[in-house]
Amino acid sequence: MTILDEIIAQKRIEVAQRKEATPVAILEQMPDFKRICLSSRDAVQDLHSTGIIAEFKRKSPSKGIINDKADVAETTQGYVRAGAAVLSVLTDEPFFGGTPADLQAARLANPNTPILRKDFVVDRYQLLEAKAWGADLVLLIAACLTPEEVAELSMQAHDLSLQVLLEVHDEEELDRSLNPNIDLVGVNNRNLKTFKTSVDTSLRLVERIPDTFAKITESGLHDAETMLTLFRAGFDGFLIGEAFMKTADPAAALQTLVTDFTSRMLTSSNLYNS
Ligand SMILES: O=P(O)(O)OC[C@@H](O)[C@@H](O)c1c[nH]c2ccccc12
Repeated sequence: MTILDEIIAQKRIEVAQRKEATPVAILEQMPDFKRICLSSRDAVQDLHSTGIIAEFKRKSPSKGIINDKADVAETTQGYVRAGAAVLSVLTDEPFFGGTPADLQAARLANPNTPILRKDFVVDRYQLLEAKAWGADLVLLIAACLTPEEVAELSMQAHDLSLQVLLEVHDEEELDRSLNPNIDLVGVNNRNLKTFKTSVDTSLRLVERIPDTFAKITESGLHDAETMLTLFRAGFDGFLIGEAFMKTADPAAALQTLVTDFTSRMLTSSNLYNS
């Protein structure tokens, strides 16, 4: 059994328990938190600033504890001040140490920034939760969903005005899972079986992603030079967690990376122009 199988098995139990505790009808009656906080947030639009999707992640199955001290409101506000275009908040507790309360706290602290609910979605119920907790986007992971499930869940997400980030790790997952209700396609550089990360995965797959989707490169990113290479290859956005969270001041780490990335962009565009 791979770690992904283990996470999904646990997730199905968890969702069934939460459905018992809070029936669908109650979630469906929740006020539209997103609309209360702000009107039009469009994650795809917002990516055009720094393109950084900054993640709040306390621990992971591959790294163990990354940061158990950071406060979610303070860290996410710091991320936004430092230039994050979008926030990603883990809500999986057993494997990643995240909670629904983390997402709600991030929402309240950052009314104007798009937020991704980072979890393993296997059921429409989790989309209703994401909406009720104030998320703007949800992640769908091709590795643990059939193409039919991806199609169904992405349509349901759109019905709830949630944008969809589809995560893929290889050509086969990409080709079988794309559908018009997907907004962003993320290439996970981390192999979920071996936990090794390689940006070659992103560089290999980028050409295959149609231009109608925003293209995101995910995981294992920590330096501006690599980001520049990925940007030139066609990526619009970068999903980064550990490189920030493992430091004592995650927002400062993001700021440093943004400064470095921007100056490299300027230097390289001057070189191109001269
Ligand atoms: O911390 P990193 O290596 O910068 O990676 C962030 C993000 O891509 C990673 O947390 C992630 C990508 N896909 C996921 C699916 C579930 C949980 C976590 C993830």
